[in-house]
Parts: sequence; C-alpha cells; structure tokens
Amino acid sequence: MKVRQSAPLPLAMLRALVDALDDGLITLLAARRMLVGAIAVVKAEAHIATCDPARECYVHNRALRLARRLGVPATTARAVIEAAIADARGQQNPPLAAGPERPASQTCCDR
Ligand SMILES: C=C(O[C@@H]1C=C(C(=O)O)C=C[C@H]1O)C(=O)O
Repeated sequence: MKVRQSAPLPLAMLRALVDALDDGLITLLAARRMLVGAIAVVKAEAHIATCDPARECYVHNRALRLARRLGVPATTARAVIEAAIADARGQQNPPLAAGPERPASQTCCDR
C-alpha cells in the first residue's frame, strides 16, 4: 500500500515559524545580557577581571558538545557563542570607559 505524504506547509507559514524562533533567539540574548550585567556587578565588587579565558573556553566547549548532539555545524555554533561572548565583553567594558579593547571578533579564549 502506498502511503501518501502530507502536503508541505505553505512557505508563509514556515517563514512565520522561523520568525518566531528568531524572536526567541533575540529574547534569549536579552536574557543573557541581563545575567551578564549582574555578573559584571559581582565581579566589580570582588575586583575580579572582566575577561575569564577559562570560563570562555568552558562556555565554548559546552555549546559545541550540545551542537554536535543536535546536528548543528560546529562553525555555526562557534560563531554564535563568539558573538555572545564578544557582546558580553563589550557590555562589561564600554570602549570609552575601559580604554583599548580587543577586537569584537576575538575572544580572550583565543580558540
Ligand atoms: C560573563 C562573564 O564575562 C565574560 C564573558 C563570558 C561569557 O559571555 O560567557 C565568559 C567569561 C568572561 O570572559 C563571566 O565572567 O561569566
């Protein structure tokens, strides 16, 4: 017996779902930035350096393991995490207040 495949969802509906996921990505980034703000306060009070290479490596490696499990290309996962970390470093070291800063594309993990 021949099994009929279900009809593909219309393009507009699929794109609306992508839009919703993109909204989720930006919402998660905003939540991450809120946590980074709280971390920045704790680190400033404890006189801890803004940049923590060991932590950045941990964040990268964790994300890469999850990406591998979910079938996300490592280069894509690495780019997303690098962007999030660069954003977090920029958030904690505004260029005018902190003087020369590393390029946004370079993490202090230097992977
Ligand atoms: C947010 C922090 O500050 C920096 C940014 C990190 C990140 O975006 O994950 C990790 C380590 C730090 O270099 C932190 O110390 O946890």
